[in-house]
Amino acid sequence: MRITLITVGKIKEKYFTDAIAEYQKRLSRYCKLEILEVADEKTPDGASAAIEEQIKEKEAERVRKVLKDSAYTIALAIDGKQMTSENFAEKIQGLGIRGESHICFLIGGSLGMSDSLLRQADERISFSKMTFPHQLMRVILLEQIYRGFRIIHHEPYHK
Ligand SMILES: C[S@@+](CC[C@H](N)C(=O)[O-])C[C@H]1O[C@@H](n2cnc3c(N)ncnc32)[C@H](O)[C@@H]1O
Repeated sequence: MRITLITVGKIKEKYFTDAIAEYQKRLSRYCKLEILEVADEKTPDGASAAIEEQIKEKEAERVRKVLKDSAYTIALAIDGKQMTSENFAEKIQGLGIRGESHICFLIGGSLGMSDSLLRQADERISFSKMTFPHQLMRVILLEQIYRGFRIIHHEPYHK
């Protein structure tokens, strides 16, 4: 299974970089993981909703440039579908069984993702109704993918 994360914006804090490196190492047993970062746009102070939409669309274009058509695309969105970790593991396993060998997760930047990119994704999943910063979201997603593979392989992992 190949898993790609496409994320808008860089990781700035070392404690996030360390956590990401740890999950990349742990996941190397289970999948071929790649993380592609695209640049975010600076949002001017007091930007209107229309300007913010333009910024999100610009960032979406950068995501599309690296997004492979053949990948099954899952956008992370607050208003997406919520699920348990067991459901998430079943989703990853189910996609593999039906021949989707490449799953691509999208994480938006500080303004979120453009509507057009959200519509383009095969599905949207939510990790709660709360808003997480994109850097932390990357760590949470990697932890849940790792947890998912532990569940799929019936391996113990702290509850
Ligand atoms: C700072 S958030 C963007 C907040 C923006 N106001 C919005 O509504 O999307 C950055 C990115 O993190 C991801 N994200 C943050 N919280 C999330 C959650 N609870 N569930 C799923 N994804 C989330 C989304 O991909 C989002 O585009």
